[in-house]
Amino acid sequence: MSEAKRIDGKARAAGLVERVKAEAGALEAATGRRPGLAVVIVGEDPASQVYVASKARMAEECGFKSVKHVLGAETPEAELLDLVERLNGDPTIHGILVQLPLPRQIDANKVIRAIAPEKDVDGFHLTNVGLVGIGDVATAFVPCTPAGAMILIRDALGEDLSGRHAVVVGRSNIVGKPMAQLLLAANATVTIAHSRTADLPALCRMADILVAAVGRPEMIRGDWVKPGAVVIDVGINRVEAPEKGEGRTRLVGDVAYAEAAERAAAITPVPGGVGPMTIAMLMANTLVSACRAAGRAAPKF
Ligand SMILES: NC(=O)C1=CN([C@@H]2O[C@H](COP(=O)(O)OP(=O)(O)OC[C@H]3O[C@@H](n4cnc5c(N)ncnc54)[C@H](OP(=O)(O)O)[C@@H]3O)[C@@H](O)[C@H]2O)C=CC1
Ligand SMILES: Nc1nc(=O)c2c([nH]1)NC[C@@H]1CN(c3ccc(C(=O)N[C@@H](CCC(=O)O)C(=O)O)cc3)C=[N+]21
Repeated sequence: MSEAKRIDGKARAAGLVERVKAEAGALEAATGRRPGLAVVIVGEDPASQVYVASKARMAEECGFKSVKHVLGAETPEAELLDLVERLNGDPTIHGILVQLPLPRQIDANKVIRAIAPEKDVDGFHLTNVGLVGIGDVATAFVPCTPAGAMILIRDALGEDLSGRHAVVVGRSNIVGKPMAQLLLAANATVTIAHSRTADLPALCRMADILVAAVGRPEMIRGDWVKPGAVVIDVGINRVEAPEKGEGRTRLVGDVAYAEAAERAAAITPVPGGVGPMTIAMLMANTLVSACRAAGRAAPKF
């Protein structure tokens, strides 16, 4: 088997962002309104700071209004709920993202439920989860990571996944579960695996589409991959990189890339795969929200 095609998520995301930018320009020209995205971060987790900064940067690049709220790590839940309420009522804000995880004193479910569903561009509110659950992915805000992964899968295999077996490793509410729903909506036959699954390597070897969303560096080895499979690596793991020098780190996925690439037909790298697609989909969702608020037809991504 020859080396897999490397799926360039970074380039695909850049193309999406160009479209969002053009559509945002058209919306502003027609209505005088700009899409607005509010990103809220509680505490100083350095990894979260990096993501939040790149989300804010991308929003500006798209011509959006971009506001960032940084709250102290000790912020009481009620204060965060107040902020969400204010953002819900602010007509210049169309998307609200509260960065997860949140500190212990704050109930994340309660915060997510407080976000107006029509501004929930993360797709985490029960209303959007429910819409995805019943297969109404056109009305829902679909969570950005699975939505971005799905675009890469469609590029590789087409719109209709009939007859294909997809294995999703991971069952979180933000990645694994919605990923499985989207694959099902596209007619794939879907298996969801998790930490209690028996003989995970054998199960993975049955996958025509293998999605890894585990959070364990390079756990999925080359010989877990069915020859010719499409492999989507959602994992983002920072590991030590002594080869780069003392104290240096690098990012790796949940899949051992080099090994897996010897068997897969196509595979996403980390970095440069699903990560940039996530941010692009956040921009797309925010644009869609702004179009709906202005009573205009929203583009499809
Ligand atoms: N690229 C992107 O844009 C994004 C990347 N990520 C990355 O994706 C990964 C997953 O994120 P997230 O879903 O939030 O993580 P969670 O920790 O919420 O979920 C991890 C899932 O993996 C399962 N799991 C853990 N260990 C094993 C194992 N040994 N074998 C099989 N399954 C296992 C868990 O099973 P169980 O339920 O049984 O505990 C759980 O369902 C992380 O690396 C994260 O950084 C996340 C969001 C966005
Ligand atoms: N409410 C909420 N919504 C989220 O969508 C959300 C969240 N909380 N909490 C954390 C996770 C993680 N996440 C990533 C987004 C982009 C990259 C990304 O762009 N990664 C680059 C590399 C970035 C780097 O170099 O550090 C890449 O893979 O190429 C990664 C991870 C969104 N998340």
